[in-house]
Amino acid sequence: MEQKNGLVIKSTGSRYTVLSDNGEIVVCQIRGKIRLKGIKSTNPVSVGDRVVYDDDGSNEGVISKIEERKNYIIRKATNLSKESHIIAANVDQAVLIVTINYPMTSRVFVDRFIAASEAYGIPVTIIFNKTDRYDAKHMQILDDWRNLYEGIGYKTLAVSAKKQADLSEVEALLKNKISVLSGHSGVGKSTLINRVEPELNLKTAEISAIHQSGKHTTTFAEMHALSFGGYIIDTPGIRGFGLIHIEKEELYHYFKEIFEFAENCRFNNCSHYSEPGCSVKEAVESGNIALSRYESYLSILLNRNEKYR
Ligand SMILES: Nc1nc2c(ncn2[C@@H]2O[C@H](COP(=O)(O)OP(=O)(O)OP(=O)(O)O)[C@@H](O)[C@H]2O)c(=O)[nH]1
Ligand SMILES: [Zn+2]
Repeated sequence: MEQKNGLVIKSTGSRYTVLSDNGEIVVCQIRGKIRLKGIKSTNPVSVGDRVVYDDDGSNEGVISKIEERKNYIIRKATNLSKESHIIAANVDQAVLIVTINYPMTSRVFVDRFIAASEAYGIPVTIIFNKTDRYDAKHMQILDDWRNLYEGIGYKTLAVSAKKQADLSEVEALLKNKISVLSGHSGVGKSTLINRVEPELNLKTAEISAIHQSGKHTTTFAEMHALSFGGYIIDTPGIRGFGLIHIEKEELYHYFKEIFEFAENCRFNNCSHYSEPGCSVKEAVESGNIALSRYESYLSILLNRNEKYR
């Protein structure tokens, strides 16, 4: 019996496909209890986990240890599903595909996604797609959005997955990283992946089919290896980070620029909503915090946008 280290690249609920550090693909099971401390979920192991497994030379390995995670995306228990579920672990970056039009991505959706990524401790990049379809007015909005998010400290790209000949900046972004890809339906996620990695074509369709059937949504997850290095995770439940629950008292921590101004607030437990003399509200009035970001903050704080998922 040999102990080996590897990366979980696929999970079907009871079986885990592990890529060992010396390049072997082994299907593994779990025996016994090997949960990480403090995390309760239906699945002890998820894609992105680094694991130790016992290899006795047969076709099947047995996972005996999960390494500490640097972060993980979890779907918290709801009325429908009683237990939490870990969707992905050790994610290097979240890439949000946004379109100014065809379809229009709402700002609250963008800001909610960013806040969720901040809560998970995952860096975000925004890719604006379909620039080939934008008129002058859309281009102006694109400029405004890019300036806003770059100003706060987020990397942005603007591309046309369909018309742009050279998409090497997207490739460079994804190279050697574990990325989750998100965005509204129809913004061009599949188109963009297929452009930088044509090999994935079939698999992307497969995932979509499972996504649509809604059948295996709770258990199936897969990371797609990129030929130039790195992985893409595109699984049901991750596309909009829709179901993340953020404690309302902590929400302002995840709006970076709001958090900065909140430090000067007179009140320790200020919600930055109705308190008089709140330094966040003053920063919004003086234009130091963008109104749209503040509106998103309030919208999430006051539960106005449960529809935006
Ligand atoms: N004009 C234009 N059309 C694009 C571009 N990127 C994608 N499309 C089109 O937009 C439509 C949706 O693209 P998809 O790649 O299927 O979008 P998706 O985000 O994967 O959608 P879901 O699978 O529903 O989540 C398709 O008709 C694409 O051809 C682009 O850069 N420009
Ligand atoms: Zn305040």
